[in-house]
Amino acid sequence: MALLASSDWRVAVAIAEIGYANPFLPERIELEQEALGKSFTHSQPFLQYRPDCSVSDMFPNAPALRQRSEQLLEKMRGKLIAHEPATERELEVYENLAIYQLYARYMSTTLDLPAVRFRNRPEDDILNCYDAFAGDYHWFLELPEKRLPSNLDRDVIFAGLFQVERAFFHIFRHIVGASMPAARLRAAIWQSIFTHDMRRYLSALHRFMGDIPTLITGPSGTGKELVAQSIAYSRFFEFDSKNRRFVTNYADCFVGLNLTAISPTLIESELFGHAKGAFTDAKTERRGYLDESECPRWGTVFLDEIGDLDAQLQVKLLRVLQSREFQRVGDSTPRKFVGKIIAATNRDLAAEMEAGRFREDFYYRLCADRIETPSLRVQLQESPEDIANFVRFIATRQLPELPEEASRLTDEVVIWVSKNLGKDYAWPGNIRELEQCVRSIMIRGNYVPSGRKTPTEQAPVARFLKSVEDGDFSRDELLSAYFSLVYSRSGSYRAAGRRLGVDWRTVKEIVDSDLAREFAE
Ligand SMILES: Nc1ncnc2c1ncn2[C@@H]1O[C@H](COP(=O)(O)OP(=O)(O)OP(=O)(O)O)[C@@H](O)[C@H]1O
Repeated sequence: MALLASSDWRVAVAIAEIGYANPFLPERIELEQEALGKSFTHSQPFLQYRPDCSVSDMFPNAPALRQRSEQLLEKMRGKLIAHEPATERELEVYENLAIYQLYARYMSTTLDLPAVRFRNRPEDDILNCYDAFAGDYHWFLELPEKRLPSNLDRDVIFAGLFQVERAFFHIFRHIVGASMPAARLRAAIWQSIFTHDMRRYLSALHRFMGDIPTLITGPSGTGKELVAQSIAYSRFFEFDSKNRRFVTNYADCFVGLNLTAISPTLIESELFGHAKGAFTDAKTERRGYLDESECPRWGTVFLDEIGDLDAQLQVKLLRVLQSREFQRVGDSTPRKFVGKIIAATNRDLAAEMEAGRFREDFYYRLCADRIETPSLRVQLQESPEDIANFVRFIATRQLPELPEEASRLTDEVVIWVSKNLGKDYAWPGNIRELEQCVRSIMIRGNYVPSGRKTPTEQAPVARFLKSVEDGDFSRDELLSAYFSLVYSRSGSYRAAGRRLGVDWRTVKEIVDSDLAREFAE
């Protein structure tokens, strides 16, 4: 006899999958639909943060899934306790359902995580939920005379649940965008943290993920540093259940270094440290960012602009990636780097390797886990209305205490951009440029892209075309501007008359000679 009837079993399998699925891919929503059938509420094709929506609008199916998983779990547990026989697959689904249920019970739904959740102080109520959690763990996962397939350790699950919560917060709240490239970026970050197999991650891999560097590539201003922070802040931190603390305060585990902002000699001593007297200014010894005291096991060093790194330093860093060893400048003692490296560049590394500026062996040590950030243009091509989402996100961050002002600013910017830059504007500076645009419109009511002229300074032909597009001309103005344009291109009233199919005297009468001169320049 099976533990569940076939209709319940299908639901249990789907919910068990949800617990381990990548939450940012459309498959996750499909699983929710499969689990809830007719009671499923349609909202978005994939999960995305919408500052204008409530939590319950963004996750409309969460309460029903939690309730359903609880019912199924209790049903299965009752039979297992009564020693009814169960297959390995049934035990696996039961275990996964239990983990889903724990997650649903203990994950914060406020989406305001860092403020309340991660001060990491034993007196914070939030960590005291460990006792309740331990009670639930015992109830669901420590069954008398039954060993569950992956038999995950209680503290690992607790730490894992908090890690999922942190990762979800950092990806969901910070990486905005309703296009498929934005969804794929969120999913790729999730995978970089948890791999594609969450079960294997929780049972074994979480201890080793720091050994694998991550390489983030993409155009400037597309969020490479943001992605690096999301990964670093979402790493697995062990939970010390005796002292009710995580091993670290998560805000202390990220160090970013822009390699183009420091000279090669300084980079070396910043990264590796130096001995006293190693060079003229080395009055005392100094620990580098790779030192264990600066970057412990759960820490991350972010190397921005890795494509610009000097060849000698590439060799030294390659050694760190290969053997985790380094030496301070002026000191031969071998030291160990124990944290994680994330590197980023906006250069085309294939071209850099071809030109001999970037070492192949260094590249291949970096590229196993690679994430590409999409340009704003690519995102807007697929989802033009996303400009409003990005602007709303930026305006809300700019005016956090003033939601109505932020909303007004959003409308103002969206209208301004559509009128003055148009939907084909390429946003060469990507989201960073859009941020400048929002601020500039807030301050000056206007934004001038670098290398571009303001609308009033635009080339006369572009201004003419824009006015046509906006429908700004009266009939006579349009006629005069168009006659002036044709006259400026034809060189004489007679030639313009032939082109326009009117007498040359009519052309002369209608042409605005100042405008014709501007068109001719
Ligand atoms: N997908 C995104 N969602 C929300 N904000 C974003 C996104 N991408 C970038 N930003 C914002 O744009 C700004 C620039 O991002 P960031 O510095 O991470 O870009 P970058 O790719 O590292 O740039 P560079 O190559 O110049 O170092 C930041 O303020 C960041 O918060």
